[in-house]
Amino acid sequence: MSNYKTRYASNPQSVKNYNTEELRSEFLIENVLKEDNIEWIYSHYDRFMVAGVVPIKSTVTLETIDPLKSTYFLERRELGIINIGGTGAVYVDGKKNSLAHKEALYVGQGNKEIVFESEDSKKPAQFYLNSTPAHKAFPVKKIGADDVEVIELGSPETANARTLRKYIVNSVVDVCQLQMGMTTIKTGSSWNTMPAHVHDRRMEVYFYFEVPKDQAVCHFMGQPKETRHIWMADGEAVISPPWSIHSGSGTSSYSFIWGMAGENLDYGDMDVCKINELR
Ligand SMILES: O=C(O)C(=O)C[C@H](O)C(=O)CO
Ligand SMILES: [Zn+2]
Repeated sequence: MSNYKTRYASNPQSVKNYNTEELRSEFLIENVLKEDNIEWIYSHYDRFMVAGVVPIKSTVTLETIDPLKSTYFLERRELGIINIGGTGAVYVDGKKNSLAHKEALYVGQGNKEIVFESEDSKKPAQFYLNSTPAHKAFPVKKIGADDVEVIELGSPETANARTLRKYIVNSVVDVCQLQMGMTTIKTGSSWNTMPAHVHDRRMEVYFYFEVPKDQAVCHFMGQPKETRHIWMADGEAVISPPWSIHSGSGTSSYSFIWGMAGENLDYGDMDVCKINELR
């Protein structure tokens, strides 16, 4: 059986009093990508699950974990996978789905055996995984470069020029509630998700990657008038409660994968904060 760690939901009034260590232990997920092993973070925010697997020595099979009380992982769940490493494959009940760098796969409820494989162990695949509860079985779908919806956002003048790629959203693939995409900051810009927003209807998880080893991203969270920050390194993720902004500024350019779940499937459902009113 795969390992897991639980993260409970927090009240914003309590979070105001958290010190640096408490903020990090509640919201930061270090070393997301694990070699030959899946170690889930099971969040009580919308029962959202986060993991990353790098198959090197062997293939890795997705197993259920105790809190799901299911006979197999996807009995009542859906799964989104984005490969940020070398070419790999995901076998869904024996059917091979090849995933090149930055290709994604949606796997719906009811699929029993999921196996992850790298094509070349010297350039292994790096599969980032998000999973949410599901109520309906939608078909498996691969999302390649031509399927992704791309939007250019921000500008160099406001240091927030970035490319946002929507992979697993309801205009691209049928889903119950999971949404996933990738945002890349352009060279010279630093800010993601600025102007910041909240969406009390949905929680979100950001997974930062392509952060140079000696650089960092300062991730901003908290209620708009009570913000906090968490310094983050390459390969780390952060849980964003529904009541929190989720924005970041890097000391270099970087990318991140966003994943969301909750009340609706409208990507644009955001309550935007006025920049000069943030505190
Ligand atoms: O840079 C951005 O802006 C984002 O990536 C925003 C996220 O997609 C998001 O927060 C969606 O709610
Ligand atoms: Zn958001």
